[in-house]
Amino acid sequence: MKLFDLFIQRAPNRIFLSILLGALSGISYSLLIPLVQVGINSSDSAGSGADVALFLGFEIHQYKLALVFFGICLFVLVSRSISQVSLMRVAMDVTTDLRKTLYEQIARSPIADLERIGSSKLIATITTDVGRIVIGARAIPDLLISAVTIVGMLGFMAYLNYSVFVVVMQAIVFGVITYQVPVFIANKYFHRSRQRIDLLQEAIQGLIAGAKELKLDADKRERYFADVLMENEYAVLAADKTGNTVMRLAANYGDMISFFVIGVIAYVFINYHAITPSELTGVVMAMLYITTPIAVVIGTVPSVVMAKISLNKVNGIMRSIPAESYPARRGGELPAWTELRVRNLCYQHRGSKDEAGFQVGPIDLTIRRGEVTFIVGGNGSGKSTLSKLLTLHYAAASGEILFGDQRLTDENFAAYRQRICSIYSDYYLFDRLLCEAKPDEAARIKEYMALLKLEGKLVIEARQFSTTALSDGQRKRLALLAALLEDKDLYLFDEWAADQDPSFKEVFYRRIVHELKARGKAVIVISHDDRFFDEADRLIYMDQGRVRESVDRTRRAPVLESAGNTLPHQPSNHVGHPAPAQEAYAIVNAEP
Ligand SMILES: Nc1ncnc2c1ncn2[C@@H]1O[C@H](COP(=O)(O)OP(=O)(O)OP(=O)(O)O)[C@@H](O)[C@H]1O
Repeated sequence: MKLFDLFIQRAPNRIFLSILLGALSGISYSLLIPLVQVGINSSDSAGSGADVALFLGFEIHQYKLALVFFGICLFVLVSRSISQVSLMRVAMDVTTDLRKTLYEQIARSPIADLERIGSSKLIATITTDVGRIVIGARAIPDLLISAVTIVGMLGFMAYLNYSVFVVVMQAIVFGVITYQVPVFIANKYFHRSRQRIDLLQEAIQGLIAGAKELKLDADKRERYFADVLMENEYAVLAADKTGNTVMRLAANYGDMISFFVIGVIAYVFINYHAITPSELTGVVMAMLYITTPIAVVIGTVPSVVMAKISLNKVNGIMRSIPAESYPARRGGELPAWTELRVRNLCYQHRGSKDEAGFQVGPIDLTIRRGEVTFIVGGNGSGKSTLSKLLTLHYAAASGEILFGDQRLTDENFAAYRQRICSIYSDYYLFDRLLCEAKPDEAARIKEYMALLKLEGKLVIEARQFSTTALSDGQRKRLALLAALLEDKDLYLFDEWAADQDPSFKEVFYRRIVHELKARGKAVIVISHDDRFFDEADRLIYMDQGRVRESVDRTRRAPVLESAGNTLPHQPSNHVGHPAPAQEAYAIVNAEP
């Protein structure tokens, strides 16, 4: 993706028109000085009274020329404005487009890649880079208009006196070449500053997310400020200061080149070449005239340089998060499934430089609808990793997943994923219901609000939560409410009950889980609550990324295909089953 391509792709016709008008305005702009010169020269040579007209009581000499002059002024005003406004508006559209592309890319990127990159880099790209790209790209029309003006004026000089033109060109070539040196140096510093912005963003997140820890300990806070936050802040500042200083000096140097040339022509050149006073005046006027376009060209270089750096960053991010290979949208209807079978499933986390990543698998297991499966095991045994494979968040390196008889493929991936609902321990609570609305939703909300004791804490109006500023337990109950309103085939809860008080643990394990089971859902619960292991139909013990033991504790319950509304509490039909759970868990759960 190139800087200007972004614009051309967005609105080719408008861009073409803007460039055309910009170029015409530049050409017209460069005609003004020759016109003034012609006017001055002809009023010198013509006798008084020639070509005079009255306008609003004012005498206008050379009125035809004056008419052309003011006509061109008007044309420059209009064409320049249309060119700039149109490009500015396209630039705004491009900003939104670019952000949208990034949002879509993030939404389409595999969870493992998002976990690897982290939110800081992504936020820095969306907030910093997109803005810089657009500022840089927006400078392009001015650059164009100024460049055309400079070319026009050089043409005028060539017409006036070719020798002067050669001197000016030599000066410009020298200026352009020498100007590249500071640009190169500044580029390096801007690049360095941009690298640090990612770390700074991460440090700012730490400042906000870790505010509680930092507030309690002044030494800790100061250390964090000095060693992390301000270290990055000052690094960005230092690099930006140097980059901008070099650029500023270069800009001043560039500005003065015109005057050096004027000086050389006025004091040196005239001693060696024949040039008439009117030619000299014309050349000096032209040189003075192009100081502004030169300043514009030089002034826009830093923003174009920054935009290029940012564009590289965006391209890098885009390349590093490849989109998932399967279509994002669900396909047609899927055959109903009763069993989710996993065969030889393997997954490996990305490791560090020195160590291989944690491996889960090979794993074989079966999850059934109308059954409750508990995945248990010690910390770091691979429960969450396995569950993310089951909820199709991680793509397995090998092995297969079958929904009923249908193998999971790229074609049906999105459709099966659509049938899954999960609440992970790092869940995000949206401020509204985003699931498809059902006719009985209001009644079910009322019922769940009462069951989860959320009444009086918030109201849900027009599917929007009046607040999400709740206790941790309440927030998780609200997330559960939103999940229960959905109608999915598979529900996964990763330590959902960990921060619930005993009464809500009871509600969750003994009621909600069974209610989902009675609705024919496959329910997977990751849990350390060994007190409730006897609620499981199937217990899967994880240890070091492998299923150490799988205990089937059920008479097969019939799968209820039609998902009814909230069913009355189904008392656990496993109570009283012999439960080897506690002892086995105690062994498995012992951290090494
Ligand atoms: N995003 C990740 N990138 C790299 N390695 C990871 C990642 N997530 C987890 N791991 C590694 O995988 C191992 C298993 O982690 P996982 O979260 O699956 O364990 P768990 O059984 O759910 O643990 P806990 O009970 O503490 O939640 C860990 O030892 C960790 O080092």
